[in-house]
Amino acid sequence: MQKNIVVIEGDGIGPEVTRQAVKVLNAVAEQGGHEFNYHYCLMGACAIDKTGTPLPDETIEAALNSDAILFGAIGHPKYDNDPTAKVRPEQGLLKLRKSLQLFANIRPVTTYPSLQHLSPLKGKILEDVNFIIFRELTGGIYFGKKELNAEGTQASDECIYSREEIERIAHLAFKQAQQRRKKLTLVDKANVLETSRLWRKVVQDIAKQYPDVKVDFLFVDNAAMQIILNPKQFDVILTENMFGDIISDEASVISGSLGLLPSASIGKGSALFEPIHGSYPQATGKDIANPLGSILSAAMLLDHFGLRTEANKVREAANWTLQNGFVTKDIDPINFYFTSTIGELISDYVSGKTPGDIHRDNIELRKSTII
Ligand SMILES: NC(=O)C1=CN([C@@H]2O[C@H](COP(=O)(O)OP(=O)(O)OC[C@H]3O[C@@H](n4cnc5c(N)ncnc54)[C@H](O)[C@@H]3O)[C@@H](O)[C@H]2O)C=CC1
Ligand SMILES: CC(C)CC(=O)C(=O)O
Ligand SMILES: [Mg+2]
Repeated sequence: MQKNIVVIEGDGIGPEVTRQAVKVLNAVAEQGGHEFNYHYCLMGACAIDKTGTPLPDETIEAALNSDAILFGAIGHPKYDNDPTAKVRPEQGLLKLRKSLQLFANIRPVTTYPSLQHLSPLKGKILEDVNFIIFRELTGGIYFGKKELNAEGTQASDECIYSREEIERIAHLAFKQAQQRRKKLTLVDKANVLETSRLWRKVVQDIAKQYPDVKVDFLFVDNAAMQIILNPKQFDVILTENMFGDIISDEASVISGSLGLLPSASIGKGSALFEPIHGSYPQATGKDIANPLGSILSAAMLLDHFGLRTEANKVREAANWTLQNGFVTKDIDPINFYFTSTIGELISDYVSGKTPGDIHRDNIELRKSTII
């Protein structure tokens, strides 16, 4: 198989985690005789520095013509700490999502037996958690009209949703639920927001076409608690853009780290794959960020290419590192391994080097206890 992949490393830890995902994709390609061609493009603060814009036209063009996009993260403190900045890295990401019509962001959440000690409830009830968040990605408050009055004393962000925007992601979520445990939970704030009441109405209408799927409705404030307290109740969560953004970061806590969660953004054209975390500026260049969110996003990219066995091999390798204590600093702040070491271990595993072939002594040399 020959595929053209646009790689957008972005800012902060984006480059270092994305490089691990590319290592793993290279191992998959080598094993299977595939040819993955990478085209590196700019977006975010690094793009502003080099071109004056967070999303150069060349990046949009390359992304539109690619088979898939692998993305790291964008964002830099110099913009986060300047609320008056007119040009911002995040504008690039939002524009890319809109340009590619990536209306559905799919964020699977799982727990790992070896990381139970990190879970907030530290108990049996967090075993076997496995749900998927379908977050609407190109509408809602992030894309509404933004205004600041002349005096700088009043601001507004408009939140708009159309029936069509809700329907297209709802159908995807219902279809996914049919292939899983047949339960869909709409997370909204329909007791207060008109947009949420439209979401409820549309989902109730669409539910008639999926009679085998049980539908639940949950207010987002309650959902935020339930995700921690009783996450096993969820199968597919469907929600709007901002609520999905927030509850998915929250859900990462029950997995063990924000660095673990991958995502796929799909729509009408090329699909994009990215970890759910941001550019984690404090860790930039230290080789300590968890690359699993990025590597597992690459696994979702392989699924998208129809390479399901290979994708599962990558997931098996990621599980193997966690089970054997090959973890980054977010998981074990004392005995941890570097980002690049985890990437090597996983690509070695995918290349057919069984755990027995990997000499722990060599790995120990690359371990750090001093950062
Ligand atoms: N998709 C994207 O590109 C996103 C970009 N951002 C941007 O990222 C910048 C930083 O935002 P924050 O709110 O600090 O969010 P963040 O996701 O970058 O980091 C929040 C915290 O999560 C942990 N974390 C995140 N990724 C990790 C990883 N791979 N390994 C280990 N720990 C990890 C760290 O404790 C970190 O302090 C901002 O400029 C923000 O706008 C934020 C979210 C998503
Ligand atoms: C620019 C933000 C909306 C990025 C983010 O937090 C996300 O997509 O999860
Ligand atoms: Mg987010």
